[in-house]
Amino acid sequence: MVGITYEDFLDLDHDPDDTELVCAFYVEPAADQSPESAASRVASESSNGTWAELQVEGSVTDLSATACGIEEATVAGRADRDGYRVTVAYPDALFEPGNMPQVLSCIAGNILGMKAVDRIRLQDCEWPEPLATSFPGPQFGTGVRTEIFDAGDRPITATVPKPKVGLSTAQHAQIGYEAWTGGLDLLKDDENLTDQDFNPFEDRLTESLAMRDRAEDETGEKKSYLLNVTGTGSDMLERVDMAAEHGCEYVMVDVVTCGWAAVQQVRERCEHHGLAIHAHRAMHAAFDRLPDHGVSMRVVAQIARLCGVDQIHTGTADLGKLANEDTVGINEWLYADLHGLADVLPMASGGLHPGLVPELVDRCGTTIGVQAGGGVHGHPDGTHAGAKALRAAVDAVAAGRDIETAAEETPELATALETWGTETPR
Ligand SMILES: O=C(O)[C@@](O)(COP(=O)(O)O)[C@H](O)[C@H](O)COP(=O)(O)O
Ligand SMILES: [Mg+2]
Repeated sequence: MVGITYEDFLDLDHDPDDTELVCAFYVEPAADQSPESAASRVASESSNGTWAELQVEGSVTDLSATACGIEEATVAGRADRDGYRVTVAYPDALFEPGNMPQVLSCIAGNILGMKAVDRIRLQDCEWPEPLATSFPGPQFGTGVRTEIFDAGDRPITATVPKPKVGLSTAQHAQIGYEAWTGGLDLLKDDENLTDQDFNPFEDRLTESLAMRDRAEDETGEKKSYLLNVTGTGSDMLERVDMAAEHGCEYVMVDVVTCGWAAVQQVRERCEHHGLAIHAHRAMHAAFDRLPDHGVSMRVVAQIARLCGVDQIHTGTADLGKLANEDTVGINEWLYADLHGLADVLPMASGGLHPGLVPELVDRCGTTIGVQAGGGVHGHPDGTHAGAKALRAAVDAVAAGRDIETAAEETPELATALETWGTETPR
C-alpha cells in the first residue's frame, strides 16, 4: 500500500508519452495556493485523488494524472491576475475507450468548481492515438461538398427560415423552395425548432423534401436539408430513422444541449443510414465565452469531431453578430490530421449577409459552410432574391472575383450590398 496526497500528482520532469491525453488549462490559483499546489490539485481531482491522504494499492497510481507543466500566462481582461498555463498528462488507462461523457467527467468535471483555484479553463487537448481512435470521428467531414453536393471547393451555402420558429409547415417548405431555387445548397432548421404543433417534425420533413425534389429538378443541382432531430434520446433515434426513410442526407443536432452521450448514439444510428451530422452548438457560450473560466470552444470542437459530427458552427471570425473565439484556429484544427479520423466542415453563421462574404473567405478560406438567415430572408425583395444574392457572392468570391462586379450581373446582390454594405450587424 502507498499513501497518496495532492503532491504526488505533480512532476514537472514528467515527459508525457504518446498514449497520454495532454490537457492545457488556464489557472488562477486561489490566494492560499501556489501554482504548484493548484496544479497538483487539478491533476489529482481530475483523475483519482482527493483532499485527504489515501492508502492505496500501488497499481492505483497508474491511473493518476500528472501536472507536468506550469508557465505564467495571461488571458484577455485578466492581465492584473497571476495566471498560469498548467499542463496535465492523463494515462490512457484512466479512460473508458469511446466514452466521451466519462472523459469529460475527468478533464472538465469537479475541477472547474474547486476552491483551490479562482479561475480555471480547459483550453486545449492533445488527443493520443489510442484514445482518439476509440471514437468514430466523422463519416464525411469536408467531403460533404462532393459526396452530397457538386460544390467542388466552393463554400456550401445554407439558410435558416426566419422567424426562427412560428412559421407553419407550408410556409417553412415554401421558404425552402425559394432558397433552393435561388441557388442555396441547404435549408436548415433553427436550433429551437423541433416538433412543435405549429410545425410538426414529420410534416416538415416530408413537405420540405418534396420542395427539395422540385428545386433539384428545376435547378439541376443537389440540395439538402439540415433537419433538427434534437429531442430525448429515443425521440432522436426515431427522427434519424424517419429522416433516412424519407431520403434526407443530413440530420442536425444541438450537440451541447443534447449532451455527448446522445450525440454518440445519433452518430451510431447515422452510420447505419449513411447520414451526415450537422452540429449546432447552442449553449456553448455558457462555458466558453469568458477567457478565464470554463471550457474553450476549441475543446468543444475537438469533442464534436471525435464523436463524429461532419459539420459544426465555429463562428464568423468576428464578422457576425455573435462573440467568437479563434474561429480560424479552430477551423485549422478541424482540417488537420487526427490519427486518420475524418476532418470536419466548419459552418460560419450568425449575422452574415452577402457583403460580408469576401472578408469571411479572406479570413477563413473556402472550405467552410456559410449560413445566413436574416441575411437572406431580410433581403428587401424576399427570400428568393436573398438566396440569389448570397449564392452570387459566394460564387464570385470562390472564383476570385470581386462582388461589386458580380453585383452588376446579379441585381439581387446589388440590392443586398446597397441594403447592408459590409457592415457587421449588432
Ligand atoms: O439563430 C441564429 O442566430 C442563427 O440561426 C443565425 O441566424 P442569422 O443568420 O439570422 O443571424 C444561428 O443559430 C447562429 O448563427 C448560431 O450561432 P453560432 O453560429 O455562433 O453557433
Ligand atoms: Mg439559429
